[in-house]
Amino acid sequence: MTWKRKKRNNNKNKNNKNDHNNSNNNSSKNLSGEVKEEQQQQQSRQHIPFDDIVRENEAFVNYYKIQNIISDEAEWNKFLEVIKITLPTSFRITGSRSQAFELRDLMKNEYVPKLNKIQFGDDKRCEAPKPLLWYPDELAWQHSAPRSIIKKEPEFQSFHKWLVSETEIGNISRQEAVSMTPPLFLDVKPDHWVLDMCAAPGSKTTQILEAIHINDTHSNIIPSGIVIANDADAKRSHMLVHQAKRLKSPCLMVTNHDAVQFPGIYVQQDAFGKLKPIQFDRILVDVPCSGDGTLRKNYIIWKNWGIGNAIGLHYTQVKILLRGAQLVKENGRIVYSTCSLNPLENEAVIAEVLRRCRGNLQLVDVSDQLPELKRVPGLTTWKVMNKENRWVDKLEDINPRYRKKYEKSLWPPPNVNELNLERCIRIYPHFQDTGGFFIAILQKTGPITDISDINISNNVDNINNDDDNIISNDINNDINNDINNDQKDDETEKITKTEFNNIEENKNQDDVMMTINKEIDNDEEDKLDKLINKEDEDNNDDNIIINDNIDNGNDNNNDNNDNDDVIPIKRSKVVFKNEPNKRTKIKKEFNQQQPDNDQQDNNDNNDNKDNNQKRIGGEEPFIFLEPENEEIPIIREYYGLSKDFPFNQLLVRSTNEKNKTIYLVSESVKQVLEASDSKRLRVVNTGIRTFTRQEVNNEIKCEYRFNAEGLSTIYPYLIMNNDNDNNDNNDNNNNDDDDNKRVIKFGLEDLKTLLSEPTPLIESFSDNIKEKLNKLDIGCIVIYIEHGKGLDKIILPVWRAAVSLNLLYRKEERKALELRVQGYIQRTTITKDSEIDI
Ligand SMILES: C[S@@+](CC[C@H](N)C(=O)[O-])C[C@H]1O[C@@H](n2cnc3c(N)ncnc32)[C@H](O)[C@@H]1O
Repeated sequence: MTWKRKKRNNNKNKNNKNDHNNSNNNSSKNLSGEVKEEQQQQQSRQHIPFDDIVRENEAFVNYYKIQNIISDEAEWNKFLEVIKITLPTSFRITGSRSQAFELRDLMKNEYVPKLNKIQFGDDKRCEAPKPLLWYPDELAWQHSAPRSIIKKEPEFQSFHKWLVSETEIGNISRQEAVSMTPPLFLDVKPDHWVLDMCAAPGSKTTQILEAIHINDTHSNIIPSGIVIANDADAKRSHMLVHQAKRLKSPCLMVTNHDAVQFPGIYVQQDAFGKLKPIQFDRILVDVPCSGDGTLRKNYIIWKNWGIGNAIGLHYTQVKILLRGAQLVKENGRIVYSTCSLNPLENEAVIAEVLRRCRGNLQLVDVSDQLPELKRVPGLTTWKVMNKENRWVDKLEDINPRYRKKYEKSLWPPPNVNELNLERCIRIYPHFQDTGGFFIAILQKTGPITDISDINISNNVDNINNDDDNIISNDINNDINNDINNDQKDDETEKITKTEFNNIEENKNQDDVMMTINKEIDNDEEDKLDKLINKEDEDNNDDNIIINDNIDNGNDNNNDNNDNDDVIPIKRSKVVFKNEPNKRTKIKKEFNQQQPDNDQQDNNDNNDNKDNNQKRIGGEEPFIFLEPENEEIPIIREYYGLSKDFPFNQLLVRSTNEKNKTIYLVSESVKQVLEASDSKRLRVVNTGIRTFTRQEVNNEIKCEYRFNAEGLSTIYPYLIMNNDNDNNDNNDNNNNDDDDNKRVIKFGLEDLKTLLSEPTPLIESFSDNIKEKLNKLDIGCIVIYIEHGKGLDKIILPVWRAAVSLNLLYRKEERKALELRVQGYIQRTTITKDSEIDI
C-alpha cells in the first residue's frame, strides 16, 4: 500500500497475476502439508501492490460454501459480490463526551450537507458520511468516498483537513465499523476493572476507556475503574500507548505479556492484610486471528488465504480465552472476538473453552442488545479441512505424521447442541457494508478451578515425545515461586500452575500466529514505524515550544526591547482577517522566562536512564510521592488546588532529587502498582503527566507548570470551592466569581488574541483580562472558554510571562484548536472574511 513497499517489490509485481493463478491451481494439487505450508509462506512474503491483487480465490469460496456459513443462495451471491468491493472508511468520534457531541454536531450540521452535494469525475456523486445506526449517540460514521478522492478533490479539502487535524490529536479515530462492536457488548461501567488481553493497536481499548469516563464532566472526580491494556508484542504495545494515551486517562495501564501467562496480581483487600487476586469485572479477548473477515481491506488475503492459519491459531486462541476465564470475576463478562469467518477460530474455540470450564462459563444471549446491528447466530456445526485441503471427519483420520499439528477441539464436540453456540454473533460484510466479524459474549457463573485436562484434547502420544514441550526455565521459576508462596491459595493461582505446564506445547503455533499478525497488519506496521518515530520526536520536543520573547521581568520596559532577530523558531502566524494585528501597534519585547518546557520533560526521560531501581524489562520505577514531600504544599497553595485532590496518587519515575515530571494515576492503578507482587507485571506505561518542572532564569513562586495531558483531570480540583484554600496573603486572587486563583475565563475575542500569534502581548488583550493578568505573577495559569453551543468548554494551560502569554500546547493540538475556533467563527458570523489564516 505504501510507496516503499511497491517500489521495493517492483519486479515481483510484474508476474503478480500469474502468481495468483498458480497459487490457486496449486491449492488443488495434492501437495504434502509441509511443502504446501512452505509455499504459502513464500507467497505471503511477496509484497504486491494491493490494487494489483485479483479478488478471487476458489479455495476460499469453496471452503465457506461447504461450511454453509450462508445457506440462502441469493444471499450467498450477495456476500460474494460485496467482499470484492473495497471497504468504506469508517471512523469514531472519541474523547470526552461533551467534546465528542460537539464534533458530531459539527459533522452533522456542517460537513454532511456540504459533502452531499459534491460531484466528482463525470457523473459520480459522493454520498455524504452516514452515522452507523447501531452505534450509540451517532458517534461512529461511515463514508464510502474512496480515500484517494477525499485527499484529492478540492471540495473535500476542508472536511479532510478537519478530519486529519482531529485525528492527529485523537478526537477522531479511524476504525473498522465491525471492530467497534465488542466493547459495546462488554458493557463497561466507570467502576469496572477491565482487562484487554490482546489490545494493540488499541482502538477497542480507547472505546473501553471512554466507557470508564462516560460520566466525566468538568466537575467530577476520577473514576474508580481501571483498564489494563495488554499486548504480547512489545513494539505494538508502544503503538497502543500512543493510541490510548490520547484519551489522557489516569485509569489506564499498558502491559506487555503473553496473555496466556498474564500474571495473577495480588492486592490487599482488607484491613487485616489478606491478599486477594485481582479479578476483573470485564475482559476483552480480541485474539490474533487469520483475519479473513478483513479481505475487503487487506486484499492480500485473496492471494494468501489457506486453512493453515486458522488451524495454527486455534489452540492459542483457546489458551488465551481460558486465561481470561480464570481472571474474570464470578458474574463477570468476557467478550471474545475475531475478524475471521472461520468456525475453527470462532465456534470451535468457544466450544472447547466451555467444555473445559464445565458449565461455569456460559454464553450470554444478547439478541436484545444493539437491535439495529444486523447479524446471524453462530454455527452449531462445522467441518474440518486438513492442510492438504481434504475434509477430515475426525482427528484419528489425520495422517499420524502430521496429527500433532491438529487439535481434537477443532471438531465439534459431541454435546455441541447443548452449548448454545447460536448465541454467538456472526456479522457478514453484505449486512451493513462492513468487514466480517465474530463475537461471543460469555459470563462466568462459578469458580473455574480445574482445567487440568488441557492436554487431553491434544494428541498425547505425540506430545510426550516432543522436545518442544519442555518447559522453559523462566516458566519453571515462575511455577516454583508460585508454589513457595503459600499465601496465594486461590482459584487463580491453582489454575495458573496448571496452565503454565502447558504453555510451551504449541510454541510453533504461536510462531504462526505472530507471522500472520504481521501479514494481516502490514499496513499498520508501516503506521507503527511512523508513530514510533513520531513518539521519539514527541519525546524530544515534548511537545510544546514556549516561545521566545525575552522578558526582562519589567512590564514597563516594553518599548525598549524590540529585537526580532532573537526569535529562535520559525512559526506560522495566525491572523483573524478584518482584525488589526495588535502586535503591530505594540512593540515586541522578549522574554527570558519562557524556556523550552518540553525539553524538561525530555530531560526527565534521560535522567531516568541512570536510575538503578528499574523494574522488570528495564522500565523505570513508579515512586509515589511521600506525604511529607515539600513540593506538594507549594503546588497546592500556588494553584489553589482543593484539599480533595488525590495528592497520594501522584508519582514520579525517577529517583533524582529534582523531579521533572509528576504523574497522576487513579486509585485503582495505584493499588495495582503497590501490590506486593506488582513487579511481575511488565508495565509499559501508566499515569498522565500532570505537573512539569519549569526552569526559568528569574525566580518564580512555583517551579511546576501544568501539563496539557493532565489538565482536564485536575481542573475540577482547581475550581472547587474549598475553605482551606483561603489564603490571607492572596495577591493573586481576582474578584471574578467564576475564577479561582490562577484560573481565568476568556471570551471569544480574547481567545482569538491568544491564538493570533505564538506569544501575544498582555497589552493586546481586553481590559478585563489585562487587569486579571496583571494581578498574577509569572507562572502557569489556566484559561477556560465557555461558548455554549458549537464551542464547548475549552481548558488551556498557558504560561504567563512578564509581558506576554504562551499557550502550552503541542503544535497539532494548537492547530486543531485554531480550526475549531475558525469553524465556530464561520458558523456564527455572516462575513466570510472572519477566518484564521494558518
Ligand atoms: C486482533 S489484534 C488486536 C486488536 C486490538 N484489540 C484493537 O482493537 O486495536 C491481536 C493482537 O494480539 C496480540 N497478540 C498476539 N498473540 C498474543 C498473546 N499470546 N498474548 C497477548 N497478545 C497477543 C498481537 O500483537 C495483536 O496486537
